[in-house]
Amino acid sequence: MDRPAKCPQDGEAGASRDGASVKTATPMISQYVEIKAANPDSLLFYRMGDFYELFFEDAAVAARALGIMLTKRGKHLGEDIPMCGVPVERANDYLQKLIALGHRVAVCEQLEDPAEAKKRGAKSVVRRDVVRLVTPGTITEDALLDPGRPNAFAALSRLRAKDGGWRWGFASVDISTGAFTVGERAEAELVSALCRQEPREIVLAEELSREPGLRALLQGCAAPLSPVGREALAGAAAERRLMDFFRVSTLEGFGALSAAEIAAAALAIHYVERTQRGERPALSPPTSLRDSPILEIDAATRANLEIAQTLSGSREGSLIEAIDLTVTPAGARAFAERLGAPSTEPAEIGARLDAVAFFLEAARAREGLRERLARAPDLVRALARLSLQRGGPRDLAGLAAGLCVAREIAAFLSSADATLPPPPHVARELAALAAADAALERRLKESLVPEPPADRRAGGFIAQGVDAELDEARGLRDESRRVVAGFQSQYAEAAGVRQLKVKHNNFLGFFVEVPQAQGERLLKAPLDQLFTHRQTMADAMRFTTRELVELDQKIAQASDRAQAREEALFAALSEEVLAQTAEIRRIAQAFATLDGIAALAEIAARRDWVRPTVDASLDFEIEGGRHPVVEAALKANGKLFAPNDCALSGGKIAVVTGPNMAGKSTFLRQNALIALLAQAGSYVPAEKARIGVVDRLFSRVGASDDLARGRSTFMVEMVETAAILNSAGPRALVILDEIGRGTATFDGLSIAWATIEHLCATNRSRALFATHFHELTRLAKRLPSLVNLTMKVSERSGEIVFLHEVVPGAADRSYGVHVAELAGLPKSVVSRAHEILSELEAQDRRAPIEKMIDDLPLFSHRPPTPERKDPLRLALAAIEPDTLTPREALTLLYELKDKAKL
Ligand SMILES: Nc1ncnc2c1ncn2[C@@H]1O[C@H](COP(=O)(O)OP(=O)(O)OP(=O)(O)O)[C@@H](O)[C@H]1O
Repeated sequence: MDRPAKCPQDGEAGASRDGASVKTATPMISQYVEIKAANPDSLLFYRMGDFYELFFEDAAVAARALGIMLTKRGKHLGEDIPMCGVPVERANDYLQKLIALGHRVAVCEQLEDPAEAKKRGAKSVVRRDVVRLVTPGTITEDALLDPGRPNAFAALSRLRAKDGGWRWGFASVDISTGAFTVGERAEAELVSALCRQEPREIVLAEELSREPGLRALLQGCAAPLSPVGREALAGAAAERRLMDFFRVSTLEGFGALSAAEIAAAALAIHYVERTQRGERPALSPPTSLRDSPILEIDAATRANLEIAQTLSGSREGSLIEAIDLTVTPAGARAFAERLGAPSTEPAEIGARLDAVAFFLEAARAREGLRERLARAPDLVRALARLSLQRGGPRDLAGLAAGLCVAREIAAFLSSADATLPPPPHVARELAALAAADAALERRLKESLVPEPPADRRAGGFIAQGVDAELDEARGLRDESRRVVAGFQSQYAEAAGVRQLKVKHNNFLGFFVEVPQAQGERLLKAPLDQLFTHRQTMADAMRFTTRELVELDQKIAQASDRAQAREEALFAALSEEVLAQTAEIRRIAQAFATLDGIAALAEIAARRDWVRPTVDASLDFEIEGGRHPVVEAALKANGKLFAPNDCALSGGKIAVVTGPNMAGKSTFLRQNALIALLAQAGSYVPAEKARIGVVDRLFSRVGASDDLARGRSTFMVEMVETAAILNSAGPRALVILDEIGRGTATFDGLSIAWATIEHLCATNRSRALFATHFHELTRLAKRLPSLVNLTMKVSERSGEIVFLHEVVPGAADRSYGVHVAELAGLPKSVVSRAHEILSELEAQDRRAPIEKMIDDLPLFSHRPPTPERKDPLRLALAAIEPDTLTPREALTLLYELKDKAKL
């Protein structure tokens, strides 16, 4: 790496970059060690001039992670000090790499000019301190953020509930957008609620972080844990911390927050303060997620349905990647959030669908809206940077552009397609846009040059004519520069040296440079009166003059004044913007919501999706359903997707059999995705869809399909199946794909069998169950809610064609050997497999398992008997209705209701 030569500083005289040894613990190293000790869990970026340096173990870690050279610098306690460094102007690139690898970085800056430190003595150290911790969940720089994804951290709290169990509070804070939500869950639901937020980091108490059970649970979120000490968690101080941060005297304005939610929110604020060191980001007040009932989708289901990423971890091939047609990063974030949190309220779902229907019909309005939105910058992220003093002139210009687009969209949509009044979900967003402050927009536009720089230190971003003081300082600076340029010809003539040039560098300021040969003349009288010799180079000599020095000072002063003035004007404009944080955030939210709705209308139009009916029934009737991702992939290869129906109304369980590769998994998942899309308020890939609202969605895949996640064990499969059997109810939709195949045939078959019985008798959920255990199809004869479906196969003269068509009935063969042949297994292996298969089939004909199924007693499975007698049941059993008077009956009813509350 190229490093400019640098004067020693910081009382480190004698220390050199090539590692010459210094005396034990220089003041600088002592300072380093002290700061590092206060930030033991972060890599310390220690500012030295134009570099951030890393020392000791940090240097080794960073050099390895970043692929940069590890050098050494002097000695500490007799040992070489390992060192590496990154240039300040490229620090973001390196930070990005380190954060992506899960590191945390403490950025330690020089808090004074080295000249100041020198005044205290030659050996004194420049004052330094950590100004910020950069962690995966707290970044704000555009360069470090993924524009289309949220970047939040979660904070967890655990409180003892009245019933003796634990209640978990969680808060999710995205500093880059200001979003702040809180929630409370029982332990069983914690991980699914947390994962929904896609946290980049999970903050929790140290002692919790050491609990192996919790660690294992949280692994589902795939985010690093950031433990914090006790001091962050003081109970009574929690409310105070929140009130102080939001500068309010009561939390009532935030709605009813539970103790667990307050504790988690306060921990989140503690972490914000700890990482941002004194800067106060513009966070919105915490909103509780309890108020909006959402379709529960646990972590395994989320992963399985490949909603935000595929099982192998890539975004490509996921549902969101395939259908997200938003045109702004904030819209993409809102879109993902919406798909991550489908509603369970038919009225809300209907209202969301009305909004999509509006933009589907009003094609011109949709097009115009999307065109304008594409010009809107990411307002919340600009706002967040400004609130943390990390913003630049380009953020201000972006805000002006955003306000302008807001008013444009409001005006455009009220004129376009005027025949259709916008439905409430659209109208309320338009009202927010119409309220954009035109005066602020004008002031920002008038104050800034047309294309201002991103970094305010670059200067020159305030337009001419805005501020008289700034104009004057700039005039003086520019005039002086012109005067200096004029000196060149004057000095060339006086010295009689045609090649004389006036140049500038940071060391000499303005100086005169002449070729070495002519330089000698300037050293002698009378020219030495005018020119003062400063430097002799290999082929040139450098001189200054009194006039140049004076002008240099004047220019420097004028530049400083101009810069200070510009900074002040920037601060004033930022303040004006930040005073409207809530309003601007509302506009940003309206952009994102409208972008999301228009994108759903766009995909419905492009892919021919239909409006689903979602009601309070227990129906599930899909006609001509398609898998949105598989269909798109097939289409890209010029192939057609075969649509399929699915009817599960009233708690039906469909057992789907069929050959490998025939489309069973696709069929199962497409129905889960259709339910998810419908409840998110989207049109769906089907010809017709009627869904009784689903409250929990479960999707599990047999163990061996799960290898990509590194969780290959049968145990995982069983743990996940247990979670379904223990918690799914009649409103749930359950997708089980080859459960039981991760073990020996008989064990697997028995487990699959018992699972189906339990689903029928106890859970009564609507369910799809794909299996290779064809024997299970016999259960349909005995369980009325079971239906058999199979994948149609056409077999002509040995040629097998999968039609991907789901039809009633059971498969009689797996065609596994056939698929193996297609996959290129050696011919000898394939023919041997055929031989073995024939033999096994012959044996099975002699002692068929199916027969055993017919022979086993129906429902040897019983719903679990409660261990403790249920008081409500006992009370009910004790009632003799015929002996009761109407009044007694009423009293009894009240008593029963009271009991039910326990
Ligand atoms: N309805 C469909 N129309 C067209 N092609 C389809 C359809 N369903 C599935 N396919 C194609 O068949 C391939 C295999 O589908 P899928 O993985 O669902 O099969 P499967 O029966 O679950 O196989 P296995 O039992 O081996 O897991 C898909 O990748 C897709 O290309």
